[in-house]
Amino acid sequence: MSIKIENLTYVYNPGSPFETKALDNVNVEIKSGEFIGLIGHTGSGKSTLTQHLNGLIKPTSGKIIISGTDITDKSVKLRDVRKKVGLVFQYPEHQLFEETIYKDIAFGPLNLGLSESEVEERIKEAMEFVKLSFEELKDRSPFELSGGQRRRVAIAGVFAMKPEVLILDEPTAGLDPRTRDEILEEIKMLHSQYKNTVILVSHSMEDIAKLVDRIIVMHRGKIALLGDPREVFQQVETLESIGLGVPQISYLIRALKAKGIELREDIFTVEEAKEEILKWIRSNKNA
Ligand SMILES: Nc1ncnc2c1ncn2[C@@H]1O[C@H](COP(=O)(O)OP(=O)(O)OP(=O)(O)O)[C@@H](O)[C@H]1O
Repeated sequence: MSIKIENLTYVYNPGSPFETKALDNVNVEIKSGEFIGLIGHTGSGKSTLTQHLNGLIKPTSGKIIISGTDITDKSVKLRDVRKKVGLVFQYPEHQLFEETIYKDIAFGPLNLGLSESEVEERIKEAMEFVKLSFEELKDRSPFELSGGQRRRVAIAGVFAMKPEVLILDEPTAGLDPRTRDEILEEIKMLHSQYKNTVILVSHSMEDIAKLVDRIIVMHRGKIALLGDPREVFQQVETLESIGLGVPQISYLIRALKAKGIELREDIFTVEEAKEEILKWIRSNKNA
């Protein structure tokens, strides 16, 4: 599903002393099947933007057109929007409430009106995606699990709805590095398999650099940068001026350049850097 955001502005508490313009005339188009990384400092407007996409927040002004339908239009039923646009909130495990993992994951698919057997299939598939054993865990309480496993149950609940647009707001916040990498990999696999449109909100450039087609950088309610990761990471000055670092590897490439070692500047993974450095060593040995 494609998403077109037109002149989107949102003001919290308008007219009060606490008035905050969280989004300021945002315009962006996301193609169907794109994997987008949404990045920005705390308070830059990321959550406010994503919450507009499933109708949780109504714009102060502007439009959100999903697959040709303006979801801000009064005639559009939000129930229908939420069937297609799945949102994984920050710390989603805080919203687990059923007594078993099965029931928790079943909640969304049951609301879609699927039969019991279809729901069970969806649960099995979603649990497989997030690497939780269906047989071992289905009847256990989510509260007996570790923090990382609870996060996986919460994510599986949204995966099980097979949303055409999947939005994940900081899905790896507060997790250990290994669980973080695994969950990001699972999201990537889901996207490769279903070709759904994915928007992944993150504070971390490193986390999203390897995964996404394009990055949107937000700053003070506006889009500060938009492009593929290579384009965005080359804007080191702009990123630093808004308080966001580039991946550590970009700094290494710059430091090597200062020492006369010229490598491609659009490298942002350790693997690519290793390859380029080895190439440079080989060509300089032969020189
Ligand atoms: N419920 C609210 N009431 C009033 N102001 C709010 C509310 N939620 C967010 N804001 C303000 O709106 C602005 C954007 O906040 P938002 O939560 O969208 O940013 P964010 O980029 O998602 O931040 P974080 O990375 O910390 O989640 C901030 O100035 C924030 O203080």
